[in-house]
Amino acid sequence: MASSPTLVIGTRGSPLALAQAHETQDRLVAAHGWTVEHLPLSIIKTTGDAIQDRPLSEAGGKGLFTKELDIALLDGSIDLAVHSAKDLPTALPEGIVIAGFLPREDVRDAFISYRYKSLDDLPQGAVVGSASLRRQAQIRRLRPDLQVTLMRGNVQTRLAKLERGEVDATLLAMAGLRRLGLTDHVTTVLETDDFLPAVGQGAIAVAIRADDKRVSAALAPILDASTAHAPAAERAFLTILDGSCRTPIAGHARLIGNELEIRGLVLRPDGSECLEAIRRGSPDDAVALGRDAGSELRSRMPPDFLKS
Ligand SMILES: NCc1[nH]cc(CCC(=O)O)c1CC(=O)O
Repeated sequence: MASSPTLVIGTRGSPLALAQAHETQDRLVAAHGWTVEHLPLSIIKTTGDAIQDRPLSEAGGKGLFTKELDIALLDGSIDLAVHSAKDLPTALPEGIVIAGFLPREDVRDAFISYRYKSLDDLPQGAVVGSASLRRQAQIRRLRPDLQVTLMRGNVQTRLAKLERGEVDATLLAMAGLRRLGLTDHVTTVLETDDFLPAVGQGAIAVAIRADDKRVSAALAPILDASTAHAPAAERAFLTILDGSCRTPIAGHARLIGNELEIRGLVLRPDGSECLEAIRRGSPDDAVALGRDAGSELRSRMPPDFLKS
């Protein structure tokens, strides 16, 4: 095995997952001059892909998109797993680590409607579909008069539901739309000051076996050291807040000059209350800044916070 240049890339089979796996493959080809034959994709169906009828928060949470890929990593049938950082649980199984992140895409959410120009423009009672508790709570906070309904499925499925008029509008991540070449559908981009993204949004995380020096050396040239601090701070923030999928949590870190700023929110599910924490400091303290912001929110959250 050690002498073979072949690295098997594990991915889910959704169009977005495949686009992200191909991006990883292309970057490895460019960095090493390898051919794609040495970087085969292994497409793995996860439990999360199979469940379409209920919120994943009820079915068992984020690990549902990673479990089968984790097993394949640990049994050696794949050498790296490509994930949307947003969908990765904060705690990885023993023996698996995040090698790093690819250069981050646009972190913002997009408002998409074929009839209305923006969230503000939606008439009272209009229906907005989203499966994300974070988006649902922020929409309700901004527009308590709208109807927010559960809408699952991959990016294309959601756009099809919008087209059929099942909902008046939806929100999707700019990053996914860009990677799929679907930005023509975007009606307005929501700035992070108004609508905070999910922890890890726009970042692609590459998971490997913790002891696999061969794969970590191969990945080193394609991983983006300059943007790794932000997802690290965000994930530390989420870890403190337990990161259960039932909690509307948003968190975004960015470099401002030489400083890293993390902004985090927790919301009541009905949007009636929103707590915010902000920390700024050295990017080297990314994890501490994220934890600190998370601890502040955890201590400020009333015990009944997540019940309404
Ligand atoms: N939960 C699904 C998911 N996971 C990652 C992305 C988009 C890409 C990203 O945020 O990095 C999406 C779709 C969406 O939220 O619009």
